[in-house]
Formats: sequence, C-alpha cells, structure tokens
Amino acid sequence: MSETGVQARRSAVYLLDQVLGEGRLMSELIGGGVLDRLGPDDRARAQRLALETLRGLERADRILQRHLQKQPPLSVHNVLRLATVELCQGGAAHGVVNASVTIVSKNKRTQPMKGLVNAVLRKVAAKGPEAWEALRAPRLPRWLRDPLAMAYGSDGVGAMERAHFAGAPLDLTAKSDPEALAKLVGGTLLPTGSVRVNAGQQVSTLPGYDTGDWWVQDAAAAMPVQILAPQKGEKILDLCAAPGGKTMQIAASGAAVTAVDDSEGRMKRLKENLDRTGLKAKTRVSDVLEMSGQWDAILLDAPCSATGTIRRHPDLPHAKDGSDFGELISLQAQMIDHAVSLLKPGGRLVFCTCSLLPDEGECQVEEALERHSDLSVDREAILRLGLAEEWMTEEGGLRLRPDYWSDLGGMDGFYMASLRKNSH
Ligand SMILES: C[S@@+](CC[C@H](N)C(=O)[O-])C[C@H]1O[C@@H](n2cnc3c(N)ncnc32)[C@H](O)[C@@H]1O
Repeated sequence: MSETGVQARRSAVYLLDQVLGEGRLMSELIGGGVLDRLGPDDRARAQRLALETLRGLERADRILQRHLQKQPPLSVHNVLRLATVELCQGGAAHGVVNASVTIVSKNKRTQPMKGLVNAVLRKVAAKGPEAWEALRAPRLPRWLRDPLAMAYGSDGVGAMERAHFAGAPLDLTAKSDPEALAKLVGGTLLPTGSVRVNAGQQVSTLPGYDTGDWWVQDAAAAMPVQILAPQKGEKILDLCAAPGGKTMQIAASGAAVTAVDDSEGRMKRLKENLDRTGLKAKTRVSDVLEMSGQWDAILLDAPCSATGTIRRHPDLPHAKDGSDFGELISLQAQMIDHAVSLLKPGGRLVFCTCSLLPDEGECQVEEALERHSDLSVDREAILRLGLAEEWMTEEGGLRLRPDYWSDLGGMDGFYMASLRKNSH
C-alpha cells in the first residue's frame, strides 16, 4: 500500500462521504471509475475498508459518541469511523492514527481538526477493541427494519442483521463438475452443488478461472435455474440476464438460451463471461416488455431492491431509503404479465428477486395467480432441491434468507417460484 496507506484510506473516506452524504451506491461509484487512479492493491484496500466501515457503522458510532462532544463534519466523522473500525478489528494503532491525522491535515477545511482526530483515536485505540466486542450487531435502518420485522418477526430480523455483519464467503458455480471444482479450489461443496471458498481471495488467481471452469455466483442465486431445470434442446428465454450468472447455468445444461437485458454495459459483461467460459447464448439488448415469441421456459430475474445482498453490499441500507421500491414493484408485475404472454401452453416461468421484501416475492406470485387463471404453482420444482421444507412459502415459492445455512456461512436473501401455464 502506497504512502503508508494514506491513499487507500483517503479513497475509502471519499466512498463513505458519497454513500452516507449523497446516497450513492458503491457499485455506481466504482463502476463510474472513482478508484481508477489507484493501483490494484490500493483499489482493493479502499473498497474493503469502506465496506468494513459500513458494516460496522453503528458500532463505530457508539464508540465514537463516548469521545465526541458534538458531531464533526461528515468527512472528519468518516475518517474517525474508518479508523475506529480498523482499530477495533486489530489494526496497529500507530499506523491507523498517523494515516488519519495526515488525511485530515491535507485538507485546508479539516486541517484545524487534526488535534481532535489524534486525541479521539488515541482513546479509541486504548478502549475501543474491548467495547467493540460487547456491542450488538448493527441494526438495519427503520425504513427497512420495520417491514422486515413485520414479515419475519424481530428475532428473524436480528438473525439477518447478524448475518449481514458476518459478511459473505465466495461461492462458485461449476461449468460441469462441482465435486472436481471443490477439489481444484480447496473449497466446500454445498448441498445444492455450489462450491464455497473463503472471501477475500482474488477471484482471477483461483485455479480454473482462465480456463473458464466456473463463475462467481452466490449459492442462493444459483437456485432459480436449478428450479427451472432446463433441458437439452429447450428454447429458453432469460429475462433481465446481465451479467449472466444464470444465463451460463442455462447454457451449460445444453438448452438454447436467449439472454435479454436493457443495459448495454451490463450486456457487454455478460458476453465477456460467455467468452471466458466458452458457453453459448443468443444475446439481445432490449426492454423485457418489448420481447416477443413463444418459449418453452422463461427465467425472470426481475430488477428489485436487492435487499437480499446486504451481506456483500452493506452500503445499500445507508444509500437507499426505500422511496424507489414502489416503482420496482409495479415494474415486476408488468414483467410477470408480459413473460406469461410469451410462454407456450404447458411452459414454465421461474420468477425470482434477490429481495427480502415479500412485496417483491410472495405477494407478486399471489397477485399473478389472481390475474392469470391459466397459471399454477409447481411446488415439486422446489421440493426437488431437497431444502428445508419450512423454507417453502404458503403460495408454493421458496424464501431464502441470509441467516439460513448459518453454520455453512449463510446465503443471499432470495425469493423464487416456478409457475406453469396450463396447456388447455
Ligand atoms: C437482478 S439483475 C440480473 C442478474 C442476472 N440475471 C444474473 O444472474 O447475472 C436485473 C437486471 O435487470 C435489468 N433490467 C432492468 N430493467 C429492465 C428492463 N425493463 N428490460 C430489460 N432488462 C432490465 C438490469 O439491467 C439488470 O441487469
């Protein structure tokens, strides 16, 4: 790390300022190139530091409160939060405090606060680590906690919050042989065939990356295609396909898949993924609602709140406030209706979202069944996965939560259901 870590930490503070001050998502910021001027090590470090700080934000604030008489300006506060998380997670006091004071000194506006930063962080270095361990797992903000508590109870939300705080391992989907892949990468084979390795590994250095033997995909995100069970020769439409994790699963089964997404940039990534793995799919940059044709089976991985991915994206609860979810929910319903019109009689539609909100899962399916008398739910498709039966929902879908498989390292939150269009 350059300049004893000042560059990476400064960039991490910038990311925090943008997420917490401007409501920007880390993926947008990084996709927009804000870390591009850093070398690869500093870039990875900046990103990791910002994510760790967002994960532990509530704990950092509680510790800092004890040493601050009033809240400092946001960017100084973020320097302190970042340093507190580092110090409480075993960072060497001397390096962390010095780097923080340097960052504050480099800016004319914050320069006068360097004495405060130095004094507060010395206290945190002495007392913080012990206090950190005694604090609860950070809570979700009210706008998200309240609806989740309604759906899963306060114990359920508490378990999810602990899973969010624990972070996520790295899951891989094998192109052909999961057991061989587990041996190749020294990972664990999960009950549904995904292979789990420790987080923090550089993906492109794992064996089999260059030869395209696998791709990164959370175990929960791999299940919708397992439920779809694509068959060789079937004509399958993958709606909202980019960056293509599910497209590759369908292509690997031997089915003829057409991948559709309205984002050119994300579609470019889907094509790069197909090239790396040597898998074949037709691709279309198009709005789902403009697609036509008749298909044997359709996967609809609809745009959603992404609240199931908070383990890996702890910025989301801080950057969002739920105000744009209503629009997403009505778009999901329109997409389901259009997908049903594209299904051959007897065909199947798997609807899924990486959301924890029932409005984007269970309710969508209940309402779709009311609107379409020719649709029914295929419960067998879910039972075939052999998961805990209590994960099946009343209407016959599958509800996955980040606190499930906690002994194995958890999974993303997801909802999925298989719908069949009656043939008469
Ligand atoms: C959950 S992501 C898809 C993830 C993907 N299925 C995978 O497994 O890698 C949702 C996608 O929907 C796309 N999308 C959003 N609105 C769309 C629309 N109206 N038509 C087509 N694609 C859309 C987004 O660009 C995004 O790539």
